[in-house]
Amino acid sequence: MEPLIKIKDLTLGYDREPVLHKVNLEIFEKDFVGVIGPNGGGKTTLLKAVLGLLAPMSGKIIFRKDINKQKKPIGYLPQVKHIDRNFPITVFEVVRSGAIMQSPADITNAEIRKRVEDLLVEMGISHIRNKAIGELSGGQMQRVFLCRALLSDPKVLILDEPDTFVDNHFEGELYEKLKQLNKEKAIILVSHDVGTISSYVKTIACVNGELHYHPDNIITQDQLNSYNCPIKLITHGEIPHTVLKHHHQHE
Ligand SMILES: Nc1ncnc2c1ncn2[C@@H]1O[C@H](COP(=O)(O)OP(=O)(O)OP(=O)(O)O)[C@@H](O)[C@H]1O
Repeated sequence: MEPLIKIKDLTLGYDREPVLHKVNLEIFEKDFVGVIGPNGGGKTTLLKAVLGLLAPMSGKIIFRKDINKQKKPIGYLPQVKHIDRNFPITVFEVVRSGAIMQSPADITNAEIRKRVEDLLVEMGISHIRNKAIGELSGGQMQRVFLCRALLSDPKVLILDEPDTFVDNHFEGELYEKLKQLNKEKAIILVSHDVGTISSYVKTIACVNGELHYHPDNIITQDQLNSYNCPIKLITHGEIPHTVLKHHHQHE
């Protein structure tokens, strides 16, 4: 089976300073990979490279032919804490922007609008369609950005900490939704919520300067120790945070 995405010996960084070294990872159809790691470990950097927003220092990312940037881009839900709430844009416009890459010949404007409307209804946020994003709660923001990520019906859905600033109710709903979506999409999920990750994802990638892949979702202390991937929970501000100590490389 050919992977949807093949990451080969990828080194990434900023201003010629590497932050991630020689990463190897393959993402297959219907994978559900949980990405964990400490603050500044390089999780978002890796996602940026997969999205084509950061050029590799070395190595490469190979996409399967049908992962086409124009027609089926990768769906991406960015970290909402990085979104400027003062930017004057409505819920509808944010979701609509998820189709910005779609070529007009393939799908009409009316079809895109219809899909936006359908997603807003499906996510239960149709009533706030004309609100400015600055007026939304954390849970509403996440719903909006999830609709945006799904607009192009992508083969691969990438979510960067979608459980930040959401209430317990929506968190449960979100993970159930992801479980449904995973029936036809590969999902890459960055989260600090190790407990939740272990009950939903199929495999785990630990990112801390390097990437270590664990081909199952069991992340008990014992298991992590045996993987040489010790992890403990600490509190970092409001958000429980994972810290990984040193790793040993394993393919
Ligand atoms: N635009 C940038 N320019 C320079 N350095 C950056 C830039 N973005 C990130 N970095 C640095 O790269 C390293 C990895 O950051 P990254 O945001 O990928 O980590 P992360 O694992 O996603 O962390 P967090 O859990 O806090 O989101 C950090 O040392 C960070 O300071």
